[in-house]
Amino acid sequence: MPAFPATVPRLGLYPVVDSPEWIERLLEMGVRTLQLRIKDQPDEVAEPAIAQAIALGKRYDARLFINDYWQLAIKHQAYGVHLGQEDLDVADLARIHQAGLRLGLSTHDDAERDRALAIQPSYIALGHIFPTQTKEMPSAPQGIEQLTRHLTHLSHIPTVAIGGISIARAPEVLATGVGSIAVVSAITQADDWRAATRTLLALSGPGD
Ligand SMILES: Cc1ncc(COP(=O)(O)OP(=O)(O)O)c(N)n1
Ligand SMILES: Cc1ncsc1CCOP(=O)(O)O
Ligand SMILES: [Mg+2]
Repeated sequence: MPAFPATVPRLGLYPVVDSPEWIERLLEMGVRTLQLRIKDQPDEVAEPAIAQAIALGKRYDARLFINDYWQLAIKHQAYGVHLGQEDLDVADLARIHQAGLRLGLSTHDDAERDRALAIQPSYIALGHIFPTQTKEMPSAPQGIEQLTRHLTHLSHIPTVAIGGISIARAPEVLATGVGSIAVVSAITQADDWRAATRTLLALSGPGD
């Protein structure tokens, strides 16, 4: 299969949120890369939120990735889809490619990184970098050293770091040269999510 469509070289701040309400708030703040991550709902429950989020993404000309629900992402013509390694076993990559959607892939170690690279996705995510309360992870945090090592293999493809990235930790993650920081709790659990978003945008930029 040929490479998936390109995204920008640097995706910048990449909030991962669970509702179109969050998507709209963050778009209004100037965020340009986002993910709608709804977990474990039947398609008919998830579809209205997915359709609404995609419409918002288009209205703001933003890069909105849909997590997991690749068929609905195709149906509503999302900018892109994000898939994990388990999703790769069941998703129809050829259909996603044929529909012209960008593809982001999760990786947690060298083998997953190389499997992802062979698929020629639009970006590769590396995680989890630090301990996280947001998702149960079967593997250990990779840390800054592993992230730095992975990046030496990924100079030709956009990269995203995810997992436990707080405002305090963002500078050391960005210092590795990774093109984007994906965050959940640093924004959604912040006492002041507007201030947190502003600070994270100032640190990482909105992307290219
Ligand atoms: C940017 C980004 N990176 C990693 C993930 C995790 O995806 P996955 O491993 O499929 O786990 P779920 O998010 O589906 O629980 C992500 N969503 N986004
Ligand atoms: C979805 C996901 N995939 C790897 S870590 C993670 C959760 C990241 O959340 P937080 O930024 O709150 O640690
Ligand atoms: Mg997934």
